[in-house]
Amino acid sequence: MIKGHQINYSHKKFSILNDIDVSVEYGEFLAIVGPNGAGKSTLLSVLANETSSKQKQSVLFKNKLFKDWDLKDLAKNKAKFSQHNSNEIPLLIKDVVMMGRYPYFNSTPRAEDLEAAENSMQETDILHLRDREYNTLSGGEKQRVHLARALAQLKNDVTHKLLFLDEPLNNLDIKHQHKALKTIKDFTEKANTAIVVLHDLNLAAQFADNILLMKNGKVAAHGKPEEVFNEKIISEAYNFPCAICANPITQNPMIIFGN
Ligand SMILES: Nc1ncnc2c1ncn2[C@@H]1O[C@H](COP(=O)(O)OP(=O)(O)OP(=O)(O)O)[C@@H](O)[C@H]1O
Repeated sequence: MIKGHQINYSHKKFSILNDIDVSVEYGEFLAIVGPNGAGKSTLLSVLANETSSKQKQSVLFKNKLFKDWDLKDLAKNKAKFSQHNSNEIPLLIKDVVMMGRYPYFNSTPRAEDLEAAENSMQETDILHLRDREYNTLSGGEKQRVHLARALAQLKNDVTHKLLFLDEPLNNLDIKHQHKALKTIKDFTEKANTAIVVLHDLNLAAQFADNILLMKNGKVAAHGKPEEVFNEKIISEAYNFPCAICANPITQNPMIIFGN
């Protein structure tokens, strides 16, 4: 679905990403994890083709370079949820979510746009907030609005869609963290792909098919959760001690830090 070969990215003379190879398949949920400053958000932006034009990389999305895509068509195939969203948007929630449908209509939303926005608000549990002003929401509620906007953008008949999410769980309470990850998992189970930057390794182990662990702008490990989440790899990557056991309920790796 998406392939990047030997991705390098720098800011001025500071090298941020070094020789990264990534290949993500249809139906895959890939979690990108790693310590602060490892390059996770930068890699996501490079893969999503959202970096400065001078350093565009040869990333293939559905076997085609981004520059060869029609922009409207691309917007129906991939969406990105960013870590930094505006705190102040003078609009109602339903109008912010409707922004995700801009690639689909000219001046007035059609019935299917209203339905897509409504379904996304339902999935993110913000339907009851639809007529509130965005600026009055709490941090976690705002986060869910932007998640709904990204989900609304990809409600269409296209097969094999790609969703990028940069730390979508920030500010979310436990229930909404799980609900968001379940929604993303359901999305990938319909042959779509999600590439998600996560800090919570246990949630990554529970939901992701594969883990890409980054450190200092490089790939430190890549594989299934049970391959990447071992004590040596994780304690070295985070420079912090940890123990790993099997989650007694799911049997996924369970990482306990600080012992
Ligand atoms: N525009 C920029 N100018 C200078 N340095 C930058 C710029 N963008 C990113 N960096 C640096 O590149 C490194 C990687 O940043 P990035 O945001 O990709 O890390 P991250 O792994 O997502 O971190 P975090 O977990 O803290 O969000 C960091 O050291 C950051 O300071």
